Amino acid sequence: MALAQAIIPAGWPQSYSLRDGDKFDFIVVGAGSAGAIVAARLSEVPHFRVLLLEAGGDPPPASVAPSLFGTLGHTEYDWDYKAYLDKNIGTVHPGRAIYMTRGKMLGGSSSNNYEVYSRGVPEDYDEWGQVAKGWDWDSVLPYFKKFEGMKDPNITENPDHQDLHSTDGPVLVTRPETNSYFNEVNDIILKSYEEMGMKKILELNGPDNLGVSRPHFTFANGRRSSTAEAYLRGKERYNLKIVKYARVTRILIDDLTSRVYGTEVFVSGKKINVFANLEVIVSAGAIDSPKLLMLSGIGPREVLTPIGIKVIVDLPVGKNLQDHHYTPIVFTGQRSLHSVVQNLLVPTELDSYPVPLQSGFFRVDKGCCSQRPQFQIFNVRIGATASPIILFGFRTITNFDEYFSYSVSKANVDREIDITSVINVHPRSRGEVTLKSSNPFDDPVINMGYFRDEEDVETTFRGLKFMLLYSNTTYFRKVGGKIAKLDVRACNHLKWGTDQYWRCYVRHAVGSMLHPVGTCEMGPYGVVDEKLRVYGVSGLRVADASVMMTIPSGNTNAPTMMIGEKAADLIKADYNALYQDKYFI
Ligand SMILES: Cc1cc2nc3c(=O)[nH]c(=O)nc-3n(C[C@H](O)[C@H](O)[C@H](O)COP(=O)(O)OP(=O)(O)OC[C@H]3O[C@@H](n4cnc5c(N)ncnc54)[C@H](O)[C@@H]3O)c2cc1C
Repeated sequence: MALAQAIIPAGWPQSYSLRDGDKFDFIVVGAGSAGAIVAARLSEVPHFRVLLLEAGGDPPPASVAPSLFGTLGHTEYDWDYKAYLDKNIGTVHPGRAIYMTRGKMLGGSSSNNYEVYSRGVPEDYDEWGQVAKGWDWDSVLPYFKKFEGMKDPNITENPDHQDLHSTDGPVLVTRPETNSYFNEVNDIILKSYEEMGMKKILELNGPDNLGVSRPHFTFANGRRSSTAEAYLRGKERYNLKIVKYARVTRILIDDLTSRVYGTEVFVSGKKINVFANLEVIVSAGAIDSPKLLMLSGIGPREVLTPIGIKVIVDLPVGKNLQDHHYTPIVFTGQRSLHSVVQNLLVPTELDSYPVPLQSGFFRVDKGCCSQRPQFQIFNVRIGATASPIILFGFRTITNFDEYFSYSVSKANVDREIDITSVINVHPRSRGEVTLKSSNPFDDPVINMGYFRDEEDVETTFRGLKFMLLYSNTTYFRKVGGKIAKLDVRACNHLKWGTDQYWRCYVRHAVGSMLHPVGTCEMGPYGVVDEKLRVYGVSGLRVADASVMMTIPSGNTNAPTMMIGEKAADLIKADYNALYQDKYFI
């Protein structure tokens, strides 16, 4: 009943009926994690007329309900991209292709992501601040706090934590109490991690950067707190016009002055032009923002010229693609009817999280000076007999091949399993997004570039070796647990369990956390400056995950929302100065 109440579809903003030649002050492209925030915040200034163009429509009930995100892949709410891995990498994926799901609806990927709330650590942003003034931790923390509505009293009433958080931002963050079986599982697993030397910490966004915990989530009261929910639903403003099913295909740039003056957009299949008096802000995400810039003549000459796009500014658009890739390990636990209960309890958690989830950060290099995590882990416990769901999930959500997927599901036929993802959070390798053609309706070409730098194999291997120690913990030995032998065809010629085997495994059994960033990099050698203005043209900014120089230690939704908040302030500051000066006189 609570769930039914929560997913009532009402309240999404009306779509504005846009006409060819319409004029606004600002046009924001993409209503995702960053774009919805940029548009909503700009419209707080009563004399700004803001247009928000979004290629998708309203989030469906499966997005609003916190637990049904697994059903959104390959639907109309997903851009459903394929991303490719290099030769001899990730061969557990047929065609070396992984599914690069991206949200296509109001809220973008904040409407279909897995809702884990993790901001990364201060050192991540201090690194940014060395390249781009104003992006160090002390400067960005107020923007993290601006969007955050922390509802967990364990955090808000704790003097060591409360200063790092805010209770009154629009994005609601909770860590709901789960059923007693889930609680028991969480305790067992976190205790086992402690035995391995990891510290149990109160939260992933607190003063301690290293340790394990149950994560917080961006949902509350049975509803996902996407940016569509937090900034757009029920918050209509006369000066903010939102157009759904509006796909922007080109940024309009004056040939003589290099000034951006609007966008070309397809609405209901019809191509029109709309104009921006002040600026266009591109917030189409780390895949579609570089695509749109390149289609408009902003990008690497070697990509644009061969496909007949005239180069307006030669910039490294689409390069510097970074992602968190994970290596899954499966531990088989006890064989008991008791663990089947967990699967039966899933329906009682539909307004919360569907599985017990534990997460944490750790280092294997114990240097004197850095507390910056080298690895993040996520672990989910699946009760016995969920094999068909596992088989389906591995095949359809991630595109693991039938051998690998079947070996995971086989491990779960009569035993509970822990699926642990080991993530090297600061990969050195870089991939790229390029274009297949000048046709805006063609998918971009996405090469993830995992393990192009050999050191990433070695680092990931060391993190994996550490996590294998889970199999030596008291609980695990007690239940007769084992590391599952998964079927990675490319490594079957090696002796299972040797270092050589695990290095091979790291290369081939890799998946994406779906955290692409960095393709319109901020910084002097990148695409945008520290105010997110695109070099070489005027009137154009990029504000989304693509501007990150380096990927933060944690998940990328919170950092992207921070970018949205800060971008809006940077823009307001520029035009308020003009307003006081001469522009609006
Ligand atoms: C399945 C999944 C699970 C994830 N899990 C987590 C998690 O648990 N925690 C976490 O922190 N992060 C997670 N992430 C990552 C996180 O959600 C993203 O990093 C973040 O949402 C990116 O925000 P963005 O604003 O850059 O792009 P998006 O939120 O993707 O927004 C881009 C928007 O632009 C629109 N758009 C694109 N092209 C056009 C165009 N030409 N015209 C008009 N509109 C356009 C899109 O439809 C979309 O609405 C996950 C991502 C996915 C996909």
